[in-house]
Amino acid sequence: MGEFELIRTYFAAAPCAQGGEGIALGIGDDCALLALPAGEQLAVSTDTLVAGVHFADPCDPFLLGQRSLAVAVSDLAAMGAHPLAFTLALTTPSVEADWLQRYAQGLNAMAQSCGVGLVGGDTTRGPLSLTLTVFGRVPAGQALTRSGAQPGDLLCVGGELGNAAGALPLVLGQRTADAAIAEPLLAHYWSPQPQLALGLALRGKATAAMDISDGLLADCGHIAKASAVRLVVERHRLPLSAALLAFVGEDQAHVAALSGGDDYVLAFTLPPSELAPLQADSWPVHVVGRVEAGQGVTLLDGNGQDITPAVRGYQHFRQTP
Ligand SMILES: Nc1ncnc2c1ncn2[C@@H]1O[C@H](COP(=O)(O)OP(=O)(O)OP(=O)(O)O)[C@@H](O)[C@H]1O
Ligand SMILES: Cc1ncc(C[n+]2csc(CCOP(=O)(O)O)c2C)c(N)n1
Ligand SMILES: [Mg+2]
Repeated sequence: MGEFELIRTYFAAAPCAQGGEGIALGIGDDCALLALPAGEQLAVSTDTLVAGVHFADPCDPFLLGQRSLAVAVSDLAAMGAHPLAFTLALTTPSVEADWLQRYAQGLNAMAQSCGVGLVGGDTTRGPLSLTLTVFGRVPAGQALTRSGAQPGDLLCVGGELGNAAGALPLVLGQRTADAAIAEPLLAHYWSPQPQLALGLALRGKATAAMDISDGLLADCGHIAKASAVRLVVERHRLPLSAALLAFVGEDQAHVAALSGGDDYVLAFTLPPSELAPLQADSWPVHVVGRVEAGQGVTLLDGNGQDITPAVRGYQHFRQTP
């Protein structure tokens, strides 16, 4: 099977490639065309996933299809954008019909659940990697950026932290666990759920937001820098799952939640008056700290002692001392 038959069979024919809101022209021409309502801005983000770096290889291609789109769409959630479309650049060493079929099915499942259409991409031969670019729309001036956090705001997250990082030894086949522990952890690694509805609910309320991909401390550092404030994280407030605690114990659960990454949960800052209404409407909002004047990120233990670690999160090309 050649390049064009592959594209036609597995991607152009997929249910998620049959158009949708805002898609004026999809797969098949030199560009796709997206239509935006008047007064809306286009939100654009791209993510590359490399075999052995971002996901275990070999792995279940259906799960990879889900995960590759979820991590990309998570950036739209973080901006409070409404999802529209995505492109897929696939580099693969060979054409394996079954692999491609199941990858496309996983991609399609996540596309349907997020409401995005596949509008184009690129297909090349080489070591397995996937680059997904996502497009969303947001009313002009209403996107949630990293730069508006104010001293006095609460620092919040949209769900449990550390589950995906805790799953890594299971993913890599280094450890095993009972299904009651393994299943919820693996679900967070393979099928993160972009917090799109929460992102929309935070528009006009959160002063800054982002999604946690590298780890809470590292990613809070980006908000702190962009907003020129200090973020204080209180370790005893971290939302940790029973499965994570049972699998790795409290100390390692803290490490996973603070600097493991792969959470794809929103982190955001909120004026205190906005908290109760959001919680009353059952939005998953967990206060994990606060915003102060100053700079950087500080981690406090339950006694208020500064226990900020040197390593804050995942970084490609990190220099080892
Ligand atoms: N090679 C590049 N050229 C131009 N801009 C880049 C490049 N790499 C990253 N960026 C930009 O730098 C900023 C930070 O990138 P980063 O990848 O950390 O953000 P992110 O997408 O939220 O994180 P993650 O990739 O972990 O989801 C983003 O605005 C991103 O678009
Ligand atoms: C097999 C395997 N080993 C390690 C990890 C951990 N990991 C890799 S990249 C990354 C940060 C996000 O990437 P980026 O910043 O490029 O978006 C994290 C937490 C993984 N997911 N799979
Ligand atoms: Mg992000």
